[in-house]
Amino acid sequence: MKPLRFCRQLSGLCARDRLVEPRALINGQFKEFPGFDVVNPANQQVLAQVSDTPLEEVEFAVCVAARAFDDYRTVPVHARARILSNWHHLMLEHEQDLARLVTLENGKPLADSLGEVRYAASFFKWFAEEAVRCYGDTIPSATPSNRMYTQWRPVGPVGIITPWNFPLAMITRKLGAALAAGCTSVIKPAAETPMSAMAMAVLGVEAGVPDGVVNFVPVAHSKTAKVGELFCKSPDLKKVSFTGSTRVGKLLMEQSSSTLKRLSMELGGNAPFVVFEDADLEKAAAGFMSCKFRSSGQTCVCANRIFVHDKVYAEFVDMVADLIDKNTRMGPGIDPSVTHGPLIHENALAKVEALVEDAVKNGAKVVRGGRRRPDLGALFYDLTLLSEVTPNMDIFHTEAFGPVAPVIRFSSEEEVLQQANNTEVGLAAYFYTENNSRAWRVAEKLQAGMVGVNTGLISEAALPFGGVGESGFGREGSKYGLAEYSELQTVVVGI
Ligand SMILES: NC(=O)c1ccc[n+]([C@@H]2O[C@H](COP(=O)([O-])OP(=O)(O)OC[C@H]3O[C@@H](n4cnc5c(N)ncnc54)[C@H](O)[C@@H]3O)[C@@H](O)[C@H]2O)c1
Ligand SMILES: O=CCCC(=O)O
Repeated sequence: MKPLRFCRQLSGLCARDRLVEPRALINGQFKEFPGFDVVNPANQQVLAQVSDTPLEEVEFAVCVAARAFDDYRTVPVHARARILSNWHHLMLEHEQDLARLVTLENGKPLADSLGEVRYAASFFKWFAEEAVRCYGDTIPSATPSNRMYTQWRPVGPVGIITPWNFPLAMITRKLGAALAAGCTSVIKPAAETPMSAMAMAVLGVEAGVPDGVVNFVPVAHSKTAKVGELFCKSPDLKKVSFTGSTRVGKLLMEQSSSTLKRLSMELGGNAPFVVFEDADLEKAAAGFMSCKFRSSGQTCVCANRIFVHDKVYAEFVDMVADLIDKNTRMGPGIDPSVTHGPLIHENALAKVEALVEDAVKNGAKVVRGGRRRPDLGALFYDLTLLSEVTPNMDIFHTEAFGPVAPVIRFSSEEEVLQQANNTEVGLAAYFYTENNSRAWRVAEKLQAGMVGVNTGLISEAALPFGGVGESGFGREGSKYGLAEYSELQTVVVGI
């Protein structure tokens, strides 16, 4: 077997080179297999080769997680909390190295990557604290000689599948809850971003995760669907937790029917961002910039359709154009002065390009951007502001997952609510108003799992994260997150 290789960008990346780990982690052992290429989206150079875990080894990892569950389920919650707390501290201790890895393989700017490392680590802290508070109930029984109580039991071994856009945080949001609840796991990170995941694996071993309790199995794109099927159909895994597209979420749900598996589905979004005529426009424009363009538009809670009241439409569009001109700089994320990086791959870029072309063909106006930036690299697309967008355009109905902001006019609250809710995927929604009763009223009427009122940034560990409709089900983080990895057991005692 040829040894796995790294490019120069990775050597010397970390104070301790072993954070750059190309091997799978199964049963506490790092195992090397022939590798697949991980590419830097900023320049298309191969960063490293990472082990492409063979399917029989993925199956083995599932068996290992099932076997480890017998012991791990009995580990006292305080000990589980200590492991999570150690892992949290180790992530913060290595935050600069982790951030560089995220930037190199995902493309997001260093400041955003550092924010992600801290956000990701916060889920371990949160669930270390939640682990020791998973209370049950005592219930009065109708039978005088019976006593009843409930307790939370771990679901069992869990299969975890995560996307590339938050290569650390989408893992920790699931894994933190799973470990706290007493579940073991097998994690398949996205093929675009396995290096960040494997760096976490290294820190997990150091944090004291017992052998076999957390297994990481990176695989190349070509094997991804097979691993998904294996997870869903395995009788040993009692739950699959997935973050990614609605298309793949539906497929996994179908495949899980034979085992009636517990599922958590964090899927696509199509967030409305509404600016009412009574909004504080400066606040709205600033909130919009981070809500829409964070990670070059590649977050599931990014604003996707921007509704602006007729009376403030022109002013708001001008303000945003001005902020794009003055406050943004596109380029390779590893340059600390860069605010916006490339898209993840050519498909993502082609999708954005097609949406812009369709909108322009149907009457939208390009206020800023609207083109590729080959001068910066093959995967760069300008931050793009489109005005006069209407519901007959593809972009109105499609999650762009890229740096394009379609701005739509509206003239009444009733009309905008109808349009904002005109989507199958209700993940996040945002609106700006200075009218207090409107704030309460509109928040209640928006069909979305999460609503931001006068803010464009909502994410934190304490937030119950999740959507409605085809955006999936289940809530991650928050005081509800632990229940997703637990079963409520009732005990009846005859006395
Ligand atoms: N709701 C959330 O919390 C959330 C968070 C991040 C991203 N997302 C969504 O994810 C999408 C963007 O990510 P993407 O395009 O990489 O999603 P994707 O569904 O293509 O990929 C996500 C993960 O699923 C894996 N995968 C792909 N096909 C699979 C299959 N057939 N079986 C099993 N696994 C498979 C990928 O390797 C990756 O690990 C967007 O729709 C975005 O809104 C949602
Ligand atoms: O992209 C999805 C997750 C984004 C977040 O947690 O804020």
